[in-house]
Amino acid sequence: MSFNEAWHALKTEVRNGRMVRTHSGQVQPGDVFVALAGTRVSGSTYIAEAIARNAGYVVTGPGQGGDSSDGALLLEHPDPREALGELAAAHFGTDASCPLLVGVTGTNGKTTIIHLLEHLLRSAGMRVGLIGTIGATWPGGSFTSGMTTPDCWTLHQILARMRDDGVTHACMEVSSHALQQKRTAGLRFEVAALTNITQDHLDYHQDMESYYQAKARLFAPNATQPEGPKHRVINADDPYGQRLLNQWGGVAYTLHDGGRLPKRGQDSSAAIRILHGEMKSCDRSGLELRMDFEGQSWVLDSSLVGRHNASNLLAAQGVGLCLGLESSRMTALEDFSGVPGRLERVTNPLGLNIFVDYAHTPDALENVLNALRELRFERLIVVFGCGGNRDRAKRPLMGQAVCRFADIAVLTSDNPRHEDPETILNDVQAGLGGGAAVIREVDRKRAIERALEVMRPDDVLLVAGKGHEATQQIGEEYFPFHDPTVIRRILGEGPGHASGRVLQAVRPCA
Ligand SMILES: CC(=O)N[C@H]1[C@@H](OP(=O)(O)OP(=O)(O)OC[C@H]2O[C@@H](n3ccc(=O)[nH]c3=O)[C@H](O)[C@@H]2O)O[C@H](CO)[C@@H](O)[C@@H]1O[C@H](C)C(=O)N[C@@H](C)C(=O)N[C@H](CCC(=O)O)C(=O)O
Ligand SMILES: Nc1ncnc2c1ncn2[C@@H]1O[C@H](COP(=O)(O)OP(=O)(O)OP(=O)(O)O)[C@@H](O)[C@H]1O
Ligand SMILES: N[C@H](CCC[C@H](N)C(=O)O)C(=O)O
Ligand SMILES: [Mg+2]
Repeated sequence: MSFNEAWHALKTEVRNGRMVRTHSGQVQPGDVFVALAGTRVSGSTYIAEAIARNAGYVVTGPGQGGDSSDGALLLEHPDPREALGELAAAHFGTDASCPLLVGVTGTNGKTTIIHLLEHLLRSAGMRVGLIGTIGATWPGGSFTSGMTTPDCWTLHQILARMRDDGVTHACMEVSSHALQQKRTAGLRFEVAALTNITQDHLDYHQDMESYYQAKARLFAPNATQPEGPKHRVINADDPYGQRLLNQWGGVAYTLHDGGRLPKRGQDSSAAIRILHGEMKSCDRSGLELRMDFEGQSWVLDSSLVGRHNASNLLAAQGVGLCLGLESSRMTALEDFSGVPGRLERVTNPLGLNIFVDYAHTPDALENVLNALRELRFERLIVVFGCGGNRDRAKRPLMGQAVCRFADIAVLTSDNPRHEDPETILNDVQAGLGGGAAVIREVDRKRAIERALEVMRPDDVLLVAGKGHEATQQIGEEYFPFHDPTVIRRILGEGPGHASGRVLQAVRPCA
């Protein structure tokens, strides 16, 4: 039998219900084991174990099968990750029928944009599903994987459940890890969108160019979609976005004068269609945005604040336009009240100005701090830290961002994971310098208490980094920790607001 015949026969079996596993330990008799090259080990190391567990088939990369295929039919596929995508699509029928897919990638703003899209598309009568950092949800179901973009098999499984529940449009975050690992193999995107690319995840991607190349995969033709995504919506205010526009064209959204953008990409004949947004105003009640697109103009009043959210609103509208929405539909976004943990206001009986936000990159911190600065409170107090076992290089840059904009920086733990918390704080502190006073307190609850103790009525407090998260990971343990709940509890149970209390242990940056 030729490879093509064997592959076709295997796909038919998987379409008829045969199970596929990527972890040898989960293999049941008769299952297909797909051996993937990982970051720590190569799945091909476990072929013998899968066979010992009576796998029916093994799919691996070229030259990786060895002679260990006794009892199992071994197929050497040119790309096992693409193979997994094809098998998942066959098993769940997502190759034949799947909700229309919108994929959003970028360093910051993905979660915000898919929630904006859910609101916008639902108001236009579509049944919308979401897959992202806060989980997968759709009318009739939900799924928690703990990942922003679940693994390939799970992704197809979720989309099949959405389809069976009548979902017409699925909006998903596509992380750079997912693109590098081809978790979206076997899926076809109606729209691909880019928010921005700034420093994060260099522990995994090594450098910014590799990080960009991973994100760029969402916009390029691939084995499943040789023509590439049908529409591309790209932030033209981002230098990496401009590279993508030059290559592929698409809807270029911008908060600057769109007139400077070319009408066609330099490297291709693809047209660039400009969606221009102008921030008319932004204050504590929200922002006013005026849009221009191909001769039409419209205005939006949103309760969101900050230039970054103006950009997110533009991205969502760009996707909406690609999906055929009239510009008159966009005012539906005026009712959108925000995403949990993204500049979420923590209401409290004392009337203090407190926000929780998910900023965990230098650029996100700059954007959110700038947004709060523009709201003209008296002093800006920031509680923040950095996650452990993630990009170390971003830590001093996050310290720098906070020192540039904040009056008081309360440096604390985020999710230390398996690192020594004090070492992480040292890495961040190396970047602190400039105007802000610094409090260092490794215990996050205690750090929030310290911030509340020094806060005065006209100040604003930002608790950054964990947003919607409900736990704090220290070592192997996950402790319940939800910033808004912790803040409310402190204000409800503790000494509460110590207005005007003298700053203790606060020292200026060196
Ligand atoms: C760095 C990374 O993304 N790792 C993901 C990857 O694991 P890996 O490459 O390390 O796998 P590995 O341990 O080397 O194993 C390779 C292969 O051998 C198999 N194996 C392994 C051991 C064994 O006994 N038998 C066996 O068959 C494994 O099942 C695997 O298929 O594939 C695993 C299975 O899908 C994921 O669970 C895992 O995510 C880890 C847990 C993770 O923390 N990922 C984070 C960084 C992540 O992906 N985050 C992004 C969001 C980032 C953002 O904010 O933008 C996300 O999309 O969630
Ligand atoms: N367009 C944007 N540009 C820069 N920063 C942004 C933007 N939108 C949101 N942010 C900041 O980034 C934080 C995370 O936002 P959001 O959760 O929407 O991003 P994300 O891309 O989904 O992040 P993650 O990679 O963790 O899933 C926000 O809390 C805010 O501080
Ligand atoms: N999706 C992000 C989440 C970071 C959240 C932050 N609280 C941290 O733990 O670093 C990541 O995997 O980098
Ligand atoms: Mg997200």
